[in-house]
Amino acid sequence: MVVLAKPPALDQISLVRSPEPGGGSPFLGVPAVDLCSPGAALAVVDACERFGFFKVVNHGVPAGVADRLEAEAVAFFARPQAEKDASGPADPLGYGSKRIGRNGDMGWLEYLLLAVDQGSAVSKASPVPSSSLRDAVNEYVGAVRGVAASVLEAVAEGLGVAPRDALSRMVADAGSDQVFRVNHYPPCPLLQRLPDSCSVTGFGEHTDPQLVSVLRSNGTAGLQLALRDGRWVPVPPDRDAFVVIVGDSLEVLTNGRLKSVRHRVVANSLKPRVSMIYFAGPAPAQRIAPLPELLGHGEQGLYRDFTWGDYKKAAYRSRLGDNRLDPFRI
Ligand SMILES: C=C1C[C@]23C[C@@]1(O)CC[C@H]2[C@@]12CC[C@H](O)[C@@](C)(C(=O)O1)[C@H]2[C@@H]3C(=O)O
Ligand SMILES: O=C(O)CCC(=O)C(=O)O
Ligand SMILES: [Fe+2]
Repeated sequence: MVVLAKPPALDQISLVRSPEPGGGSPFLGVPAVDLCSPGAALAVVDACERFGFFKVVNHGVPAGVADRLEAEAVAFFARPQAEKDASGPADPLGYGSKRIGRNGDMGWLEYLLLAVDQGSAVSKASPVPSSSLRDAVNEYVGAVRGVAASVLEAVAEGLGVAPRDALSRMVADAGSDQVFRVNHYPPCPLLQRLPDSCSVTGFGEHTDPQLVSVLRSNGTAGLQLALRDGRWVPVPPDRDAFVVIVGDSLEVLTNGRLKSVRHRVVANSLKPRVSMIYFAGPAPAQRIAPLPELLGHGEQGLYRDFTWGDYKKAAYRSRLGDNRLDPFRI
């Protein structure tokens, strides 16, 4: 009999059981949108309605900008543990290892979570380990927030909401709550001793609370998204594209026409995964309520009135996998 001795670090990290060996075959149907192409607005809305995610191709962000940040992040995560701990523990900002949030969620990863200010620079409140990493994050976020703004403009246009910046300005407004995260999932050798139908949780399943998230990863697989029928599918990694994920706030602003999408990351046995995610959130006082254009005559919104500040507070009291919108539904 083979006894699997689990290293203590894994004790509290749940295993994901996939019905298909290896977690299913890569999903080849990820919609790809060139935001500059004619018809982009309708393509974005179609993808968000059908899947809650899509990838942006031909985005114009120079590869060097992402590569430089990735190299800085890899160098930081390779530093001695004590040096990394000096930028933590994440509460919620800063360096975190295995613990996600404040309520007991664990994953096979380490990360840096940083707040971004109006000038798209890392805010003073965020502990950044080095000035070269800070510069690389600032350059990257400056570029990627433009992608998020174009996506939100495409959503407004595709849904017939005027003005075109009705959504994007929520993120551009003074005091908006933009967050940046870089995740490092080290290889997890234990996986080689687990049955094929098991994976180790890198980042547990959840929806993102903001309007949209813009994700870029290195060439290592691991991201999975839940299709509308509940099936989990692996998203093939693509260093040259951004994956856009619809968040809870956009679901509410569109009165449920676009729905946030559950996603998770599973650990890889051999290769490290590095992902960089920009979360486009509004100012704390921003009312999150269905846009009037999206309500038919006399139609009621599906959610009770709340502000981003209310929602964020509730999110930080929740567990990762909770359905955070449920308490806000009428
Ligand atoms: C368990 C948690 C971590 C999280 C805050 C929360 O209480 C629930 C939402 C989580 C999430 C998911 C998307 C982003 O990665 C994140 C930064 C966010 O805004 O909401 C994380 C939060 C976190 O890691 O602190
Ligand atoms: O690391 C990834 O690929 C996704 C992480 C994620 O979903 C998150 O940080 O909210
Ligand atoms: Fe996420």
